[in-house]
Amino acid sequence: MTQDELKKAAAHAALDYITEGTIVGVGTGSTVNHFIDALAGMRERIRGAVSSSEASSARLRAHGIDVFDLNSIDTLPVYVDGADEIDAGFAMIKGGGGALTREKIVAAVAERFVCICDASKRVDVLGRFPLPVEVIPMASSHVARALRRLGGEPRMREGFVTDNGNLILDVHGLSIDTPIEMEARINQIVGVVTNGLFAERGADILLLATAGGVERYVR
Ligand SMILES: O=C[C@H](O)[C@H](O)[C@H](O)COP(=O)(O)O
Repeated sequence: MTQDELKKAAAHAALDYITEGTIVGVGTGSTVNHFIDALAGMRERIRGAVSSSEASSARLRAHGIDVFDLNSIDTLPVYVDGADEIDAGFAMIKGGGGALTREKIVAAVAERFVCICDASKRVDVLGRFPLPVEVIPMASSHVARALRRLGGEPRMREGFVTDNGNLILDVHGLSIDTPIEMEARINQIVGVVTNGLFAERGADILLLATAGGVERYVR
């Protein structure tokens, strides 16, 4: 199976976690695109979605799925999203597509985070994938210096602006043994909006697509 076929298999498995009549939290990325396409098949049976990016909102609307403002809802039973890396404790690196901040906000509201991945995303230690950090533009040099002091090598994502009008520093060379502590330390740097470590609020369910089928893990 190709990596894209594995992503599609994980995405389809996530439909089992959608309750009819509810609003569904939807992430961002190529795996989630498969999920949105699959969700379209049950659009008459859900109320709609809240989305973590302009790209996902556009794809949802193109399928005729209503996209709600997050501020207009009180509860969100499930959030479905991919990851760039996920470890054994269900901590993740996210933000390869630059949507990390809105993803973290929607995930914070959701009761359950269902992570959909192909097996290549499963790692023992987070950090081989460069850690995305969203920064306020005027603070980018200051934040880069602070990230170097933490042992990383930040590189500006050239020509990229987030949906929030900010920049992304991709931090190479971090070996993240203690994800919760690292997430908090980076978020304390003035000028950081948030970073792509989802450790304090990790996934609750992992749907990991392998050549042998989709494996389901519950935290
Ligand atoms: O900003 C992007 C998100 O965090 C994605 O969930 C992550 O990058 C994984 O993307 P993909 O499903 O394309 O591998």
